[in-house]
Amino acid sequence: MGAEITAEGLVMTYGDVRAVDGVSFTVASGEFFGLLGPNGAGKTTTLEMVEGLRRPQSGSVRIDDHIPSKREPELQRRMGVQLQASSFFERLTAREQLDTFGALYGVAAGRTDEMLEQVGLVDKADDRTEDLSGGQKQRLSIACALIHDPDVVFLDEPTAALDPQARRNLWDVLRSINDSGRTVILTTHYMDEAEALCDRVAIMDAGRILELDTPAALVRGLDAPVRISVAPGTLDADEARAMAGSDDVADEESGLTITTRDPARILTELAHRDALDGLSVKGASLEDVFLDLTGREYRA
Ligand SMILES: Nc1ncnc2c1ncn2[C@@H]1O[C@H](COP(=O)(O)OP(=O)(O)OP(=O)(O)O)[C@@H](O)[C@H]1O
Repeated sequence: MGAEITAEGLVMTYGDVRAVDGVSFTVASGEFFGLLGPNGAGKTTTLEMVEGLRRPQSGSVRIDDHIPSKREPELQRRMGVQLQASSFFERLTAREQLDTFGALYGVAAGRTDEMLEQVGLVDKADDRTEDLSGGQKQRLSIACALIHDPDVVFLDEPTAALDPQARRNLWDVLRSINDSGRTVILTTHYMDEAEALCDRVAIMDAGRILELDTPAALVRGLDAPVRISVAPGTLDADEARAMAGSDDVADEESGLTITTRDPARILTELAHRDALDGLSVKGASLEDVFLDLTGREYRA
């Protein structure tokens, strides 16, 4: 299971637009790897070059010892590519779609039931694809990508256009793909999704990788302050300002928020004063990392 991926110096230009401008990364076997960035960052174009759907204008890709753009059957069988919902066969039920994809790969018929189970579509097996909700269609497209039990799976914005609840529900399915040791590459413009799912994340903007690391290391590298909030009336604002380690205090209707680079000290002080009511602690997120790297707010 799994496959190792190396992308080196990938470039793709459309007219004057350098959609991908020298992108390099490696993905270890069994890793869940994310390409994260706003619209137009170059994620899809990068993914298509890695999948072998586009030949890089310069640079190279290897999946284990294969060059994906050569489309060797041996490698194709080991790759699962999530189709956009519009690429289903027309007028087939969910079960028939999976049977059809399964037949193309010569997999055993029982595999369809396994896949319906894995993506939570058993109840919808006999519904026509057109009648499925957006989230159900995404689940089906993921099941189709997994039908032949590939070693490496490519997911291009699998939760785009879903409401927040449906998105989170799909995360469990996405995690389960990686559980068995498959390599997964996902593109997303959702920061929280990359943070929740990926072992490592490449933050892309304007065709380049700005930073690449584990979500935790990216956030830690910021040395960003922590915001500690307590319920209204728990603590006097001047008292909070006087605390050693408090950089800033915001006194709002919803309570006091203390900004600090020394959270342990502030929390100890709060505990001494018996002022832990309604406590919440908020650290930096990948959104702060993007802001730090580009100087602009993240807008997907
Ligand atoms: N076939 C094409 N012809 C011309 N320009 C293209 C083509 N495909 C992509 N582009 C341009 O290349 C840039 C990168 O596009 P790409 O789709 O790779 O970005 P992305 O990060 O995947 O964005 P999104 O999240 O919107 O899909 C964009 O400026 C886009 O307009």
